[in-house]
Amino acid sequence: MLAVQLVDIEKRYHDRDVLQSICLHVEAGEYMVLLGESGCGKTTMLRTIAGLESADGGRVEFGGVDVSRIAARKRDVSMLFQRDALYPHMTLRQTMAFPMKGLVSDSETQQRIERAAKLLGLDAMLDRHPEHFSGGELRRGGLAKMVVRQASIRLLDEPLSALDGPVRHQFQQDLQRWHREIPGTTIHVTHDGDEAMRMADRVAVMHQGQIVQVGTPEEIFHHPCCLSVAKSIGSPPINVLGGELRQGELRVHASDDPIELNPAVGPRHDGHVFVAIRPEGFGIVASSGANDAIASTTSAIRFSGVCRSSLVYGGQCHASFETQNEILDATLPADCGVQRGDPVTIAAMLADVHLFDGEGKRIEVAR
Ligand SMILES: Nc1ncnc2c1ncn2[C@@H]1O[C@H](COP(=O)(O)OP(=O)(O)OP(=O)(O)O)[C@@H](O)[C@H]1O
Repeated sequence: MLAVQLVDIEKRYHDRDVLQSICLHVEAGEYMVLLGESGCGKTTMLRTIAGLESADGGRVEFGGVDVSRIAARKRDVSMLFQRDALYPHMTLRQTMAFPMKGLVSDSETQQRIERAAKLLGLDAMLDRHPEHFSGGELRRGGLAKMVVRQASIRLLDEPLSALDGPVRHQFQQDLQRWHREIPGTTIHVTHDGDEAMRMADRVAVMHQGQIVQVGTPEEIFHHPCCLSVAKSIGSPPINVLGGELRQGELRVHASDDPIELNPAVGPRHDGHVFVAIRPEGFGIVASSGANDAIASTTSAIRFSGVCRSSLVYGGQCHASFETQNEILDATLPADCGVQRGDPVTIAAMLADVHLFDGEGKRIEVAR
């Protein structure tokens, strides 16, 4: 297995900076997910690692060796493309064998094909043409083609896109099993924050051609370094409200009362702020109030409003509340009893609130 190191990678298309000073270290054997909005440069980065694009600056290292000038076919890399296709005139076995010609013996190729097909549940499909495959089987066939290569570094470009429901879930499990059973360094590209959270050892979040944060899914979820990262992960998405910070006092738009922050948040941050609260960060303030943990503390931000929808599934109540022209999503205990039309006060403890300055950079608050 090989580590992948990107050092100050720059890429321009027609004078437009598509990748800017990209530095990333992917450990040998790690499953790294590159997460970012459409057009932020994810595919360009994968293609640069594969050697299908050459960078305008910086270098790519595999296992500490600079491979920037090594041709794609000579790099120890395989790539699953976004719209990878099986050859229509070949059986799956022939398609899998095709890129292996001259690399290993025919018997070794057949052994690898059998193993990959078994791993991905495609044994029965090996001698069929792709016209007989379902959408999920086509995707697994594309992966099988890649598995046979047994490259040290595996690049997956939006592998789960265009798959829905159980087929998507099944393919996600196939990918996890493959990464476990045939070890290698895997880099998986997606724009789907949930997918990143479920699959990654670590996530690298990209925004407009730059890597803005790298961390475990937990770090990214609980400690986003900026507003764009906070918004990129979580379902339902994080609630974002405007606010004002003055001399340590925080006023949040649509909330009931201002709250005092720790004095450590000084005038340096005075001005407009963004206040972000995950749906899981809210609790209900009981109407009796006094005995409720959230109601009894001063470091909670409260919002009084009306429940606009509530639905219990997956062991939780997914509700939305309207308060002073803002809609807030909250994920509450299944037995909270909140019904559509109920007047309710919800609150978030300061520990569950993320603050960002006017440019979207995180403001640390002592909690
Ligand atoms: N060969 C090319 N020539 C010119 N511009 C390109 C080329 N390839 C990509 N781009 C541009 O570079 C930017 C980044 O593209 P890229 O495909 O890397 O983004 P992405 O994050 O993978 O997007 P998506 O999630 O939509 O696939 C886009 O604005 C795209 O239009």
